[in-house]
Amino acid sequence: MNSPIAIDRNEILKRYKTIDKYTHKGIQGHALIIGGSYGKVGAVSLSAKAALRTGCGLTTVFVPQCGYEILQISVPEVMVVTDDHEKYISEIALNLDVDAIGIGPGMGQKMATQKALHDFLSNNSLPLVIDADALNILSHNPSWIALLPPKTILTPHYKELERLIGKWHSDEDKLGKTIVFSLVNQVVVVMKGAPTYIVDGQTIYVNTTGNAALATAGSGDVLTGMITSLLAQSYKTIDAAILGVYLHGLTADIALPETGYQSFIASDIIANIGKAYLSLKK
Ligand SMILES: NC(=O)C1=CN([C@@H]2O[C@H](COP(=O)(O)OP(=O)(O)OC[C@H]3O[C@@H](n4cnc5c(N)ncnc54)[C@H](OP(=O)(O)O)[C@@H]3O)[C@@H](O)[C@H]2O)[C@@H](O)CC1
Ligand SMILES: Nc1ncnc2c1ncn2[C@@H]1O[C@H](COP(=O)(O)OP(=O)(O)O)[C@@H](O)[C@H]1O
Ligand SMILES: [Mg+2]
Repeated sequence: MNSPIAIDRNEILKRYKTIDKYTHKGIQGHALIIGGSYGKVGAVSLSAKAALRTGCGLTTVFVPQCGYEILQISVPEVMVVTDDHEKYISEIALNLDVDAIGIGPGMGQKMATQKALHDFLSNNSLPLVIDADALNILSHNPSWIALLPPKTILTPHYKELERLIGKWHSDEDKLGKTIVFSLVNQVVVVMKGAPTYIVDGQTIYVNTTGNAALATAGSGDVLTGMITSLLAQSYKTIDAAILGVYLHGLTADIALPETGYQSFIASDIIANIGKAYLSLKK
């Protein structure tokens, strides 16, 4: 097993792209976030706000009808498309020109939602980030993993990872099983935790930013929006995963002196993305 490559400032500066003076929102990329269900629309709101703050030009969300007003009011910059169903996603029908899609936050695992995910994956070839309930649905239906486009990014926390790859008996075993999973399925796995590892086949990266303030509801939903935004901005898959994870952690390092560990919430990640980007220029 290769030893992990540290994701530090040097690795980031090799990958980070500055913004062209003459760019416009059409060039900056269009991210789509699919998710939400009754009581968990906030996950999509966080993801979508994070996508915008990470720099894509346009963001659309696809949510059940109960998410319509919530999203229009909580994130007016976002465009909203709704499912036919009131409380959960039942059919992902969209005709949109987007550059990358993040799917899963707050989505739930109703049978109709599972079928909707299957049909969506059967027809999709755009770059994808799979998180939360979309991961759990894949764990229930492992044959559907073959429907993912090569280089799809999966962002499981350890419980979600265990559902995907089964139990491990040591940290080395966990990494070994994840490498095999990444190779067999041609996917990039962001193993969220403290620290977060990114597994791209035999190549393993370990993040150097972040702290325990991130142990708060919605911080993974924010990460999904950030990585989807970077993919929409035409970052290569592995660069989007690396830069997203690094910036996400950096927000917590920047905010910590003001918030302390306890009062930091997922919205503070979003509020500090700007400072995280600016710190790359110093
Ligand atoms: N505002 C909203 O709308 C929000 C909506 N959300 C949405 O809710 C849905 C369910 O997502 P979820 O992750 O809470 O549930 P689930 O996968 O069962 O994991 C729970 C169990 O897994 C473990 N565990 C968790 N994290 C771990 C870690 N880092 N490292 C290790 N273990 C970890 C832990 O298990 P334990 O350690 O207690 O055995 C815990 O009990 C999903 O759609 C999500 O997007 C949330 O994002 C919150 C904000
Ligand atoms: N103690 C910690 N140190 C560093 N990062 C952490 C810690 N706890 C959680 N995180 C990060 O916070 C995020 C949590 O994601 P997740 O569990 O999916 O949250 P949610 O589903 O509530 O949005 C991951 O990026 C994880 O790496
Ligand atoms: Mg999560």
